[in-house]
Amino acid sequence: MTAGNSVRVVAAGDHFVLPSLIARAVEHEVGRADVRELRLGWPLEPFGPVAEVQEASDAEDEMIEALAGAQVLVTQMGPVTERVLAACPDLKLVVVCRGGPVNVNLDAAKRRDVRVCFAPGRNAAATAEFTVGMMLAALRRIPQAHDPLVRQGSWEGATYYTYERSGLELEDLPVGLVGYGAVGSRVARVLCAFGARVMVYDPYVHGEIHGLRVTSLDELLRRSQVITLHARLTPETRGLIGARELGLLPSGAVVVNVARGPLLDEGALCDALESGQVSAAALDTYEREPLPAQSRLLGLGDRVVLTPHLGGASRAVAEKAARIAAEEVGRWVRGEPLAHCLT
Ligand SMILES: NC(=O)C1=CN([C@@H]2O[C@H](COP(=O)(O)OP(=O)(O)OC[C@H]3O[C@@H](n4cnc5c(N)ncnc54)[C@H](O)[C@@H]3O)[C@@H](O)[C@H]2O)C=CC1
Ligand SMILES: O=C(O)C(=O)COP(=O)(O)O
Repeated sequence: MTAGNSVRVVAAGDHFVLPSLIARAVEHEVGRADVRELRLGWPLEPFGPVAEVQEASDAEDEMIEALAGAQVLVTQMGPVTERVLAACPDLKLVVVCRGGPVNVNLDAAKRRDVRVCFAPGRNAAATAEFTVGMMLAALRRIPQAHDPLVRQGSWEGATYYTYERSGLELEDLPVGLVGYGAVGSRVARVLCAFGARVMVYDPYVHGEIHGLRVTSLDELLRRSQVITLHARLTPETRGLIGARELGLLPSGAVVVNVARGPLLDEGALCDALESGQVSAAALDTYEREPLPAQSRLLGLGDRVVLTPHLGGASRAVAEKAARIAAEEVGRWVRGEPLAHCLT
């Protein structure tokens, strides 16, 4: 941008990222910023890709109107489609406050020389902590004990927690991590603190990592009493864990998925839960979201702990996202190399 001018920024928060937080972070970072806060007033599928945004939608119209004259857009889910980019020739930088700029048409942005950045890792701590919570919930049957036993004035804990039902502790337990990125590496750190025997499979991570055992997927599956998935969903990882893979686990293993539903063949998981090959599953993400009412998972009683895709949602995430995005805007304003730019 031209030195001396004030940069015009639209801070478009929605769902989870607050426009006021973005605006404050950008003003703090840049100083000479004219920030317009925009609370997007339309519901979008929470983590849906841009393909799910209807062309010529109200959302696009709202974006186009708000972006008039702006050079920078900071957004979480606002659709930055071909039409929006064509209608906003002043726009030079788009920063998406999430793990990937899935709501931006990257090809269209490249053609117009618009830089597109994102905010990796903003929810890694939240997701890692939630994962360990889900693991403990499944291993120790915490949700099952909560309501029926105490809230209803009953004290059947002694009979509920028989030897067979009392569950496993993490200390000394072999736990396999599939994926060792921002979330997986944090989960590993916490599990090590519990004394779990942590193994890792990640084809893009080589050599010894932090003293952890790195294995092939099959070896990890054969040895793990618990597996937890932390790969990104790509064509390569879709269906990574199916019937064959679940069959390699020791009988009665536990499966945790706080990553993406389609990493796991849900039908095969239900079969494995029904047969006892898998004794429990803790899931935050599903093949289809929201989970359909006829999902087999809902018929599996207390063998499953199910949460509605909220592993990455903590209060701190909105602030971290705003800060990471604002730092990127600051680099752009100062003409420095951008940290997480895809165009
Ligand atoms: N439930 C929730 O609310 C949230 C879910 N997530 C999901 O958690 C997962 C992990 O996120 P991050 O750690 O931020 O991603 P990341 O990109 O930092 O790490 C992903 C890791 O997966 C590895 N990987 C790639 N192909 C693989 C394969 N074939 N097998 C095993 N590993 C493979 C990569 O090398 C990388 O180390 C993603 O699926 C993400 O979408 C992230 C945040 C919140
Ligand atoms: O990954 C999730 O599930 C989230 O909570 C947010 O996703 P994102 O990293 O913003 O694409």
